[in-house]
Amino acid sequence: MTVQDPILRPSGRRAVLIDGKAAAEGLDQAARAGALELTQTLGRPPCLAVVLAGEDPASQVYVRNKVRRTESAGMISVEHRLPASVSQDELLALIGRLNIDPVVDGILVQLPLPAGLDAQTVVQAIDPAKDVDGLTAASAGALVLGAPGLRPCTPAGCVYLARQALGDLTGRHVVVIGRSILVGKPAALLFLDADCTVSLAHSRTRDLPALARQADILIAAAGRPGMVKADWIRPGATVIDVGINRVARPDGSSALTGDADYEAALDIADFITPVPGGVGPMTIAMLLINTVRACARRAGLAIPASVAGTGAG
Ligand SMILES: Nc1nc2c(c(=O)[nH]1)N[C@@H](CN(C=O)c1ccc(C(=O)N[C@@H](CCC(=O)O)C(=O)O)cc1)CN2
Repeated sequence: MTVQDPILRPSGRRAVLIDGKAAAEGLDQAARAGALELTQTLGRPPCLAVVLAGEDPASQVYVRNKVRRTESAGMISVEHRLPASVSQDELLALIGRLNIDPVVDGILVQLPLPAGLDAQTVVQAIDPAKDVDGLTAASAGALVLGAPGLRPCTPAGCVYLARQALGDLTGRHVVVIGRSILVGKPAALLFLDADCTVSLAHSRTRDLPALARQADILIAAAGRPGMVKADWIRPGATVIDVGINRVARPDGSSALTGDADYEAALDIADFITPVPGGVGPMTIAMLLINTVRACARRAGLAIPASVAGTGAG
């Protein structure tokens, strides 16, 4: 169970924190069991190649965590660090080599890429069978069609956490705020796949607060700290906060904050994901699950039972 103890409010109503860190640990264990099964069958562990171009500090932390968690799940992680000055052709050549390397099951290019590199072109060069980020046109097409495929990690994590809190999602009204390729668009499709009624909203949506107030499940993924105010949230709603914004404190230090006004939301929502410790850790957990899935599919094997029910497509 990864829904934390309830916080009691003066009103007596309770906001419950959805513990993404605990959920991610559970998924890491599922990936570990799946990786072990595949290692025994194939005689080699699943392998993830991670490509990092440039020196963006946050990306370096994420990549380090991806490598660490991949290895502690019993898989091989191959890291390719390139200077910010790498050319698009060099990057495409590396992806070409990884595409044909028989022991590489998953390829991930850490985003954002340094200025001058076109992320779309680079990501679309990845073999869809190895697209553990679920970002190629083939993966997006499979998601639209409801066909089997590798699903984007952060949105898959959002659906997983919503199910943890609410169980069956059928018929729930989900309002997704944000239309990025990484989160908003695929999240809308994944919730649709879970039989939800979905509204995909963005900065140009007319009367966004009124639409947000209709949500049973509100996905805040606009990348704007504190954008979702208390009066955007329907009492009893579930708020899944995808924002990871580093904001400066008056004393010169910095803090991570989400897209929702968290303190105010605690008094209104029934369930909420904290930042940090909510959706963020799920991104890497779903990456591990996708790597196990990609390895099994490439080998023509059944998806290991431990990861089959994780809702990642
Ligand atoms: N190729 C990709 N690039 C990026 C993705 C992605 O899914 N694929 N997502 C983000 C970054 N990201 C993974 O790459 C990521 C973001 C946040 C976390 C996380 O665990 N966050 C923690 C807080 C961490 C901190 O202190 O900074 C949390 O929210 O608790 C993991 C992975 C953009 N790029």
